[in-house]
Amino acid sequence: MINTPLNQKLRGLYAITDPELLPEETLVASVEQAILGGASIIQYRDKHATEVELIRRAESLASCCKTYQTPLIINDRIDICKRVNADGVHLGQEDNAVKAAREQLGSAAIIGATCHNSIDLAEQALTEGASYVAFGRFFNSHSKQHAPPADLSILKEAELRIRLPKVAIGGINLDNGQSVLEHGADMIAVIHALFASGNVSINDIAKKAAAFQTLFNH
Ligand SMILES: Cc1ncc(COP(=O)(O)OP(=O)(O)O)c(N)n1
Ligand SMILES: Cc1ncsc1CCOP(=O)(O)O
Ligand SMILES: [Mg+2]
Repeated sequence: MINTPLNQKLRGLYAITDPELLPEETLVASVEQAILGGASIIQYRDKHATEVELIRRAESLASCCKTYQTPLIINDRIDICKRVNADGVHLGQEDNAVKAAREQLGSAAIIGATCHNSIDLAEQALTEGASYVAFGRFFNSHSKQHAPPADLSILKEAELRIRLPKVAIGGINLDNGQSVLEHGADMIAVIHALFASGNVSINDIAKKAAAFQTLFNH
């Protein structure tokens, strides 16, 4: 396993941002609430921003996350990770992406890899130097409706075969989160159920994050 000092943080609620739910005006304050509620790790994921917006938003998040000593992961972009001195990247299934990221970011970086429903992909990610493997989507997802589906049993199989922390993603909420943990997930990655606009006040994000984090105490 990659020996990063942040390894002990690779457990708990993994909060992922979404530009539609969190426009730039509310982005940092919302993420701060997620952290105050207990989120263990943050991912900046933004598929629509311009280059200038990406850098500005990632820089603001990096500063916030540094204040709370909470790791910040940048989705898809090794270059932005380096530029804002974030803690790592999350990468999809591009050829040798994890290997390239490890070479460029060094041994202390947190590098996550999407493995859908596949132990083979997880084994490959491990070989290439990933810090964690992500499986899903396990349930219907508002945020990525056509992500390939996965079965919760993959988490138990991964527990036996892959010596890396396991992230579960896709439609996870406060009702199904416990079952995901019972199947062996170390982290649950959430967008909609944490940041969607059922939040009457911004403090609601902290309350929801705390409720997710409580699932890990059982
Ligand atoms: C923690 C986590 N798991 C999975 C994903 C999905 O990554 P990817 O397959 O590259 O898809 P996009 O997020 O880029 O649409 C993730 N971002 N984070
Ligand atoms: C990025 C991603 N990859 C698989 S599902 C998903 C979206 C997760 O968001 P939500 O928690 O809203 O389902
Ligand atoms: Mg991606």
